Formats: sequence, structure tokens, C-alpha cells
Amino acid sequence: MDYTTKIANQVFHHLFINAAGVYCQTFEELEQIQNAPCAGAVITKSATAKERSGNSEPRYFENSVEHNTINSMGLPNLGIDYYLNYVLKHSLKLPTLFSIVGLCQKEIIDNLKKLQASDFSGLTELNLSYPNVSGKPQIAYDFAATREILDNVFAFYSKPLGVKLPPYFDIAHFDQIAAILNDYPLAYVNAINSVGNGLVIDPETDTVMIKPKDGFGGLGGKQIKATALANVRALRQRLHPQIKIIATGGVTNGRNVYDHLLCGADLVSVGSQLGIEGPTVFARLEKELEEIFADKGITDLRQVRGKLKLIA
Ligand SMILES: O=C(O)c1[nH]c(=O)[nH]c(=O)c1I
Repeated sequence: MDYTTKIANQVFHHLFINAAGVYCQTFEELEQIQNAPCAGAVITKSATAKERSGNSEPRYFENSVEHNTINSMGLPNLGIDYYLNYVLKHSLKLPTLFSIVGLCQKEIIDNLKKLQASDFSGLTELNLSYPNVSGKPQIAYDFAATREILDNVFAFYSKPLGVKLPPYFDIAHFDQIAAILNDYPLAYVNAINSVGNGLVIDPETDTVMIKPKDGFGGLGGKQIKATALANVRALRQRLHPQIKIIATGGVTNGRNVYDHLLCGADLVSVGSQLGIEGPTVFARLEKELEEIFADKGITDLRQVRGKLKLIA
């Protein structure tokens, strides 16, 4: 299958990218994704202006039997300069996306000003849905704040930009966020981030699984697949066609990838299952996807993308 996909000035030859936050904290992890068979792109951990150690541990739990995760990492990262050094210093094998975040609007703007002034020419992903910094609502759940930030960003930022969105659960919210995003020259949206503030209990000890926020954390893996598919589908139906979609959420096998394509995904990102299985996951997913294509006699992605059928 020819997976060639373009987003802004970047050409991808495979569908898969790591989800920001997974396998992308250090040079070593980033290089493992660069060199992973069937990986199409790499994205950095969402970077803040300064290095952060993040929340206290345990802050991540994976149930590898059920393919589910919960995390309240608290934005640990090595700081924007570290990741800028990576994307500028290395002859990178794959298109490498830069994930940016900020604890306040000023930090977001300052980070993007630094990127704008740098020689970085790839895609930037503005994370509007950093769920685990306590006391901070997700920007993307505050529609006025979302519009304000995008106004301020696009007043100066001229490099290709995407936004990472949290899941929405209300049709009116799909309408509202899409109406906002359609007002800006976005290269893409990445939907969805983890499903916020879930709770997982240890049956042995009647105790929460993670320490921060009394056990509340962002959910990932199989348990969020239906929500992820709905968000990809709803955004595809509403956004201008030139705004591409990176689909994230619930991908553990080839059929899930296929379903995200049916809902309109241009690329597919893998988070929890990458963390559980490691970078060989991309080759397994591509193999399973090609088996589905063979069964259905599909030879071109245009026969799948956005082709979800409804009941007449
Ligand atoms: O806690 C985190 O670091 C984190 N965790 C997530 O599940 N999504 C995010 O965007 C982030 I910035």
C-alpha cells in the first residue's frame, strides 16, 4: 500500500507516529522511534520553557492484559531547548514534529516565538489539552481561551501548526470547537488526548493506582477507542478539508487503525500500546492493517479514508 500523506510541508510514507509523551522524552527514546520499522513520523514530549520533573510517582500505570493506561505525569520534560537541539542538530530520518505546551498563555507564546525564530521547519503541535497540572483546566474546554490563544499565536506564528485536543462528549461542543478551529490556518488537529480524570483502583489493596491528584488521571488505550473514533469522525465532518487529522486513542490492533481511517484520519498516532509493546508495535499494526486491505481488496487509501457507512 502507498501510504504517502502530506500535511503542510511534510510528506509521510507510513501512517504511524508516537503520541506526544510516549517514547519521546530523551534523545535515546526519540531515536528508537526514528528507527522503528513502519514509523512514519516522530513527535517530541510536550515541552515547557524550562525542564520539569513532573508529578511524584507512581504517576503512570499500564494494564498490559487489558491494554489500558492511566497517567498523571504532570508534564515532565527536558525543556524546549533540549528538544530544539534534537530537531536541529540531528539529520533526522523521519518528519519530526515539535510538541509545545505552556502552563500559561505567556509561556505558550514565548515557546512559539522561540520556535518561530529558530531554523525548525517542521510541524508544531500546540498541546491545548494538558490535563494533569492540578488547578489548571484544559484550555480546549474553555472556548473563549482557545480562541484567544489562537488569535495571539497566529498573529505572529507562520510555520505549520497543529493543535492537540482533548475528547469532547457533546455534539454542541464538536460544533463549537470546530467553528473556532475553522477560523485559523491550521495544518491539522490531533484528536484525542487522554480521557481526563479517570480513576483506577488496585483490587489487592483497595488503593488508587497512581499517587498524584488522589489517583485521578488521563485514560488511554482500549478503553478510549470509541470516544477517539467519535471525535475523529465528528471533527472530520466539521473541519475544512485542508485541516488534516492525526487520530490518537485506542489503537491496539490493525482493525482500530482501519476504523480511524474510516472516520477520516490522515495519520494515526499510538500512545498507550506503544508504551506497553514498544516501537515494534508499528510494524505489527501495519501488517494487520494490510491483512484487512487484502481481505477487502483495498489498494488505495482513498477507498477507506472517510468512508464510514451509516445505516440508511
Ligand atoms: O501529564 C502529562 O504530562 C500529560 N499526560 C497526558 O495524558 N496528556 C498530556 O497532554 C500531558 I502534558
